[in-house]
Amino acid sequence: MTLITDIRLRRVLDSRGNATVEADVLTESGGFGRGKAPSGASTGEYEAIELPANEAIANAREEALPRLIGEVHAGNQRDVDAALHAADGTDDFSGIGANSAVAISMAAAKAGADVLGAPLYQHLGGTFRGNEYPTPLGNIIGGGEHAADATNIQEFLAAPVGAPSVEEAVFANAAVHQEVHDILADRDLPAGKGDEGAWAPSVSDDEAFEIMDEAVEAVADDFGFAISFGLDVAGAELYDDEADGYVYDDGVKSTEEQIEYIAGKVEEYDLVYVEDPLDENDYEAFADLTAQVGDQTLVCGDDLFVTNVERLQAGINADAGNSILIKPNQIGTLTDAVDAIELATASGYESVVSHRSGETEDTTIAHLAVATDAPFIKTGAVGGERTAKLNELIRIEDNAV
Ligand SMILES: C=C(OP(=O)(O)O)C(=O)O
Ligand SMILES: [Mg+2]
Repeated sequence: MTLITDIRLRRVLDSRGNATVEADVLTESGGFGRGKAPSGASTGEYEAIELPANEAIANAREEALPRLIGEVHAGNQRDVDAALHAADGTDDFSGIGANSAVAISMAAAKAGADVLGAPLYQHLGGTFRGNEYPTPLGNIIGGGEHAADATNIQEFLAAPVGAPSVEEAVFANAAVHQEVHDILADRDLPAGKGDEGAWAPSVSDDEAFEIMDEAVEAVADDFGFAISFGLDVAGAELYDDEADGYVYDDGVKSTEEQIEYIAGKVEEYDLVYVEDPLDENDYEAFADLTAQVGDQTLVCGDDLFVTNVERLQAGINADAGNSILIKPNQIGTLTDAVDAIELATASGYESVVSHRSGETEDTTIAHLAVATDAPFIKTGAVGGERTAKLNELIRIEDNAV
């Protein structure tokens, strides 16, 4: 039986050394699941609210646990997540904290899978899910809110679109990461790493484009399959109301100039993926760019959609973007994340399941991506909290979970 008999919550460390929420869910027949909340740095204005870990834990103990323990079956994910919403009582999880909510939601899903003796992706996706594996987007060079004194664009992402397997794709991204290290060393550009393990050199965005291009070509030659690249511009972080435009080190671009700039880079480098190229409030500009380049690249909304079905529906109505980033902690539960994926799929939008810049060893998003047939997963290229998900994908592909 998957009736929840106990939930334990505790404070643990995330990859930035900040406190986050860990949840254990136990069931009547001995099922066990553990989930940990990640945390963003370039958070969207419309995301569900993360509370300080202590506060989130105290509030969830008081409000959520009595509605779950002895009341709800861990195998019924929609019931678990509805109880979390009812306990919270707000529309942005500011009551119990999206960090408590997502940790419990993920822990319950794992406990449900444990009772069934099935891997989590099978429990979430069912036996009739598709047979595709996501292509990992690997963060190779980065700056923005994730590293000081580096590129203005937040993420330059390797995309091994021609890889014959997840395993090959994961190793290709790691090789691109190493290749960029070597190119930087050749150019006498020592670089530390940003929050997600990407190199954070003090170079212009134009130089980062050149280095990425050179690196993916070299590794594609070695591996024998196509590797493209893409971006997370994190446009909302660059946009400044007062400047009335996108503030780069070398000047301010108006919205029209920003659209032209990104469209130009898509053409020049055959980018396969462009996330948040524009501000999170500008559906119209997203629609303009999508009309120009949407047939050749994914124009993905992260801060624009925040994994929220209402914001996604507004985007669909406006033809803004053609894909959505899925971050369970941005909306608070797995049910809400899956609802967003289902709406996206029904509307011809692609889903890209994603980590956060502050992460943990939790591997739920690897299973979610496989369960929902997401074409891409964005979960870094190197670093323990990133390889936790990448190695889990390799195991899933190898039927070893
Ligand atoms: C992963 C990202 O960063 P953060 O978690 O800081 O929002 C992102 O912007 O896509
Ligand atoms: Mg983003």
